[in-house]
Amino acid sequence: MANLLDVRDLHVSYRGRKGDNPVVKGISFSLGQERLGIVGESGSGKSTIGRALLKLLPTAKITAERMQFGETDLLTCREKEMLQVRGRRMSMILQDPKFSLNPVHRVGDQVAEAYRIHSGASRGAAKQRTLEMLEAVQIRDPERVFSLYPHEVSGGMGQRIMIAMMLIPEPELIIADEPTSALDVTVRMQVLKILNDLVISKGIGLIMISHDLNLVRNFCDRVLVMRSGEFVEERQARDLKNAEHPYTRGLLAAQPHIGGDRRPLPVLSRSQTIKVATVEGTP
Ligand SMILES: Nc1ncnc2c1ncn2[C@@H]1O[C@H](COP(=O)(O)OP(=O)(O)OP(=O)(O)O)[C@@H](O)[C@H]1O
Repeated sequence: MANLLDVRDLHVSYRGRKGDNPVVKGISFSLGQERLGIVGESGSGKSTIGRALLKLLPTAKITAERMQFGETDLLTCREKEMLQVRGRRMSMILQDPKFSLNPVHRVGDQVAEAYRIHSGASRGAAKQRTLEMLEAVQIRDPERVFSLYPHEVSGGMGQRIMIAMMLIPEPELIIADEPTSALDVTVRMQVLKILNDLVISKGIGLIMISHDLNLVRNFCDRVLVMRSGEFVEERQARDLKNAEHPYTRGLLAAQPHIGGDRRPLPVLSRSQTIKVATVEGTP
């Protein structure tokens, strides 16, 4: 499988008043045209990896032995070249569209503008392409939705509009950071299907960042388990049940099972030992 992304020994630290705070501590991974899941507890550094790849961390210190994206060396490339990479070749879909859509512009104009900037297309051509993209993300009445403002669309529709905006320049790599956690189950399935179709039909690479182990193991080909800034385990998703690291095993044990015994769910402590919580499993 062709390597789209190759990251070696990536370190990221945020600068604070008391010195640097390391949050990503020497991680390495590569990605081809596949679905890679990065899973781990809140604060383990998952989103920081995505932002570091896009060089969207102005206050952080980023070092690595290698950060190669296709022909582009992300470590040395200048901001002018990064503008070409961001949005056009590498897109990031965030959890909440409210933070990404500008409230004072119609949603269709925002998607069309994203296309125009990267392609240089005329306004008419950009509108046409936007309508096609809105339809591709399963928006039934694209003409009507084109003219809506962000506050007039539901969360699920907003997320699909965001996805259309990120996909319209046909990126080679998509980083989806908790793309479905704010969505109800039906819309979540639709969004996952759209992303899945893209990997299969367009051959893109997808990094799915999540703390939902069940989602990641069912959706992705390969899973990296992250804890306190480090990868503690890498597995094919179908092989996750054979995980060896105590933290991964703890995560697996903490998943509720529908139809399983009513039993207290284990919770993970910081010291990686598994304690028993008072929460009951799903009957
Ligand atoms: N801009 C920032 N300045 C300083 N510290 C930050 C900044 N952004 C994140 N951090 C810290 O870096 C650590 C990793 O954050 P990050 O958002 O990457 O974690 P995460 O695994 O994605 O968590 P979540 O699942 O909650 O989004 C956290 O301790 C967080 O507080």
